[in-house]
Amino acid sequence: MRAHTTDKAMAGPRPVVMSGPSGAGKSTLLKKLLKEFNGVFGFSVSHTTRNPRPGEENGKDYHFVSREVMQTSIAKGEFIESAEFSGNMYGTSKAAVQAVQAQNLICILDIDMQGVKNIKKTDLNPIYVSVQAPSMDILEKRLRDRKTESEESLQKRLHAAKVDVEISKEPGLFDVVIINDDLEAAYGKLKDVLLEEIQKVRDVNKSS
Ligand SMILES: Nc1nc2c(ncn2[C@@H]2O[C@H](COP(=O)(O)OP(=O)(O)O)[C@@H](O)[C@H]2O)c(=O)[nH]1
Ligand SMILES: Nc1ncnc2c1ncn2[C@@H]1O[C@H](COP(=O)(O)OP(=O)(O)O)[C@@H](O)[C@H]1O
Repeated sequence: MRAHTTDKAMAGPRPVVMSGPSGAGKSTLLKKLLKEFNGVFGFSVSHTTRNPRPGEENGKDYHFVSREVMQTSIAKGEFIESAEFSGNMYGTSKAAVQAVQAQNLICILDIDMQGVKNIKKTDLNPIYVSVQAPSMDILEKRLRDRKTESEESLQKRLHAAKVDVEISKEPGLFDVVIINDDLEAAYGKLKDVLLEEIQKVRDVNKSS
């Protein structure tokens, strides 16, 4: 929907953008990464107007806010990007990214395709990773088995997924496309892609 400018103050290691259809396995993969590389990665906590799911924590998984609050913050220029997805607003605040970068951590952003396109217009310069399910049927099964969505929300997500799969094929849009079939294999591939950045952060932290 919109691209907002970022502050030059946002320095530090290269961030990582994880994108891909709802249900492809982004959260699962990034949670593994945050756990294994504690002190290397930090999660950019987005804002959303959707309701929290059981187990989700305000301020950890998302900042859960009303549409009014979110629109006001966007109007004040507090967001790097924001988008409408499946009937709700989502967005990355400047503060969310700065909080991670201030700790010299690799900032991970879990954002949709509109977010990817809008981040490309900023000076954030992340590594772009697309996570895809092996097929639409498997994606649908994983989303249903997750039991977080109503039928209506599920259909909206599957429709968005079809669009996502097509756009992801655009050459140069992503640095890597990971097919999340076997979870450990997909996680191994993700680590390979990020190895260089991980090493850089470890070297800096060792010498400081
Ligand atoms: N553009 C943008 N997309 C976001 C942001 N936060 C989350 N999303 C995306 O919004 C979509 C829906 O997220 P969510 O409701 O948590 O469902 P899930 O991805 O199925 O777990 C996913 O594609 C996320 O990547 C954000 O700050 N900006
Ligand atoms: N490789 C995999 N094989 C089987 N199930 C998976 C795999 N990766 C993720 N899942 C499951 O699929 C569902 C969707 O994964 P999730 O990480 O929530 O996706 P996303 O964050 O992209 O929406 C979850 O229930 C998760 O446990």
